[in-house]
Amino acid sequence: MEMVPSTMTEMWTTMGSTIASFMFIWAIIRQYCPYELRRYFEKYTHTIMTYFSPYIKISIHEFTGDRLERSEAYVAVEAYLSVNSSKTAKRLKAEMGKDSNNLVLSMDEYEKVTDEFRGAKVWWVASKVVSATRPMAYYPEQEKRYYRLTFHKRYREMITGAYLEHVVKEGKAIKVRNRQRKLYTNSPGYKWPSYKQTMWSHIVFEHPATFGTMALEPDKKKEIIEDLVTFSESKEFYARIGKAWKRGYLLYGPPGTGKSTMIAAMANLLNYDVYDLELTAVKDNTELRKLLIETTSKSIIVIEDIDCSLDLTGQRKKKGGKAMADDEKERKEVKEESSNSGNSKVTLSGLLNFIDGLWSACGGERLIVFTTNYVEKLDPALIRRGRMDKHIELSYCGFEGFKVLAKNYLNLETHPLFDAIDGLMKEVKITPADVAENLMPKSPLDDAEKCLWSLIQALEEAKEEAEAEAEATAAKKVVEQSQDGGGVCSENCLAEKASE
Ligand SMILES: Nc1ncnc2c1ncn2[C@@H]1O[C@H](COP(=O)(O)OP(=O)(O)OP(=O)(O)O)[C@@H](O)[C@H]1O
Ligand SMILES: [Mg+2]
Repeated sequence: MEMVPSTMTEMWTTMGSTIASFMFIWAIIRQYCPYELRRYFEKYTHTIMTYFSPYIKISIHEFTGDRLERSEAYVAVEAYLSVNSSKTAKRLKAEMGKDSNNLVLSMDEYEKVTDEFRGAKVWWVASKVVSATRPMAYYPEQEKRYYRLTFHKRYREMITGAYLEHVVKEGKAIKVRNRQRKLYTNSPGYKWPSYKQTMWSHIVFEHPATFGTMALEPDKKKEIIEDLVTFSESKEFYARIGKAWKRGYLLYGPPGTGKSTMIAAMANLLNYDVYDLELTAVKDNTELRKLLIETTSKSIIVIEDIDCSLDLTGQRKKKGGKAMADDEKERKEVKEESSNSGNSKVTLSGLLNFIDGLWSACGGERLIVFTTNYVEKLDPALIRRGRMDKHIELSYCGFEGFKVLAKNYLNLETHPLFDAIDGLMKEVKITPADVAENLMPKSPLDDAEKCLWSLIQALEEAKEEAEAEAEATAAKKVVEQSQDGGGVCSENCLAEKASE
């Protein structure tokens, strides 16, 4: 019976001394062994430990191979964890986002957070290795950052499949939400230096317009929003039907009806960048193609006042039957013409290729928007469905539109003067831009009622003008009729007929 405790004691002593010896050897190795030997030892200890551990680890490194760009997977995980870890992690670091004005939070080094997915628990650790070798003595130590994901091996399939897919998808969506959007332009006569990679220059896009602030019939507004959202969520659909993921919008209507405002609202709704393409600044079709290739996904490519941009219809007619003239001939023609004048030599066929030819080859999620005041001037080929899939007419302001503007500008939902405005709006045409201008307080003392009276006055003036114009037109008609009939009418007789 005495044997047991003594055997136990011996066993513990032996184990204790083995561990102590192991620690001692390890300390000596750490102290005196060359780095290579140490790494070798560590590697094998690690292999043995991994063999017995039921956990699987996946590392996602910031830089892979010789690439100078951060790995896409690392960036997505970083974004995913920036949202998920900020709720649970105790040590966070705050950095100024590269593309934003805000501080971006992320897990601090060696911090560990837990995540759950379909009942499985996983652990993320932000870590780094410091490279032992330095290219030069005075170079700072190179740190290689990575995230390590740990999970139980029974979830292997789910974590390596669905979970990682979810992390990357979520992370990319967070990045898109947080990024600062840009407004790109191709400036006229801009000579980009050879070292500069892009033909577009950009500024931060910060237009405040939204569909909420747009004066538009509610049904029309709803239809446009649904169309845009459906487009942005239809990646799989476009892939399935074998169509490039793009959609064309033609916005037409008189000046001041909100075409440009709607483009900003579209960009804000979908979180897209805007490429404002100034066609008159594009040298030729080749340059147009280059510009297109440089646009990124999740963007709106805009050509404003397409009817004024180029004499597209004229150029097409000039070509006549040989509209499909080979490229070489076209380029020759263009060269000759460009030496005669400084104008853009983009042709209609170049623009059509821009819309659907090459376009299909450059990835997805792009909208192309044309605006015009004169839709009837455009060549039907340019705006046929398939190129410009949705034609949206923006017109004069209706009472519903006015109510939106009254809410935006004056914070009014109802007022006794609204009825008078409703009545006048049924009789005269006024653009949302004019309504907005009248509703804008002109001095700090202007109250809502004064602004509404200003609008009523403008509507009444417009009504009088319209009546005077109608009278003048009627009088002109009478003169024409009487001239056609051969009779000569006195001034009094004309006035009588016009009043009839
Ligand atoms: N539908 C609208 N809703 C809200 N504001 C509008 C609307 N239409 C015009 N506005 C106001 O009028 C101003 C001019 O509108 P916008 O530039 O969008 O007109 P446009 O149709 O593009 O005109 P143009 O044909 O001359 O380019 C905008 O700054 C905006 O404040
Ligand atoms: Mg405009």
